[in-house]
Amino acid sequence: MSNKNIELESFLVNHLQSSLIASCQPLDDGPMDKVEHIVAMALATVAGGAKALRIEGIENVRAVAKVSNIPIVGIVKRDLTDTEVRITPFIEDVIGLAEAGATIIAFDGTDRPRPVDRLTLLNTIHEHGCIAMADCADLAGGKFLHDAGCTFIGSTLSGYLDLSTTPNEPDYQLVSDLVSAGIKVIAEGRYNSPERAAKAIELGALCVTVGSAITRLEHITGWFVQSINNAKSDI
Ligand SMILES: CC(=O)N[C@H](C=O)[C@@H](O)[C@H](O)[C@H](O)COP(=O)(O)O
Repeated sequence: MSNKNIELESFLVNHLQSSLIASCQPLDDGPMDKVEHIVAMALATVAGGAKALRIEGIENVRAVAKVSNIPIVGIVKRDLTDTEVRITPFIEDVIGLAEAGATIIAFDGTDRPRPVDRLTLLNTIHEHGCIAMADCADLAGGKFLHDAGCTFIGSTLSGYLDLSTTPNEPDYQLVSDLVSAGIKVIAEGRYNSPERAAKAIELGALCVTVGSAITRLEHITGWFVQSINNAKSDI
């Protein structure tokens, strides 16, 4: 990493200590999936105290970066036919995100078959003046990328490699194991309540990313509807 990157890294580690990152990713093709709504959600979550934003898509990153100086964790999601890797799979995704104003670039940190290997993506992120976050699913992936110089390791993909077995709770054990390995952890994935987010911090996570519980109206509404229906069937 260049000296400038090292300075940025130390700013971010300090800035994100015990903080909330708001992920503003509406459901694909839903009524909220418009640049102007994403910008509005971003500004609203910053007003509520979020210290960084997780934004998907180059145009969305550009639009949010235009209206706010808050650090952006940029990703590109792609549904490819020849790999299960979805998050920032290509070098041009990294370059596009960096040019659009992302400060941190997150990429899939699993060892699944992929078009571009993890270390090439990591180096490209650094070469473009950004800080890296690896979205991991297990301790081995997190350790591998931490040892390779990736600043932040997220628990993002735990529970999502096989969608038929995604648990309801976050993977607290993974957060704990990564913390014990001396890694700067961004807890992410199913932190659907303030209590869950607090638990991640108590376990030693640097910060917590929350998406659905803040910015996906369809999910939040569905949770209430489910709970009401359960109450009705209990009577
Ligand atoms: C697995 C995957 O692709 N996760 C994505 C990563 O960007 C998003 O769909 C999640 O919303 C985000 O990780 C935040 O998690 P939650 O919405 O549970 O707070």
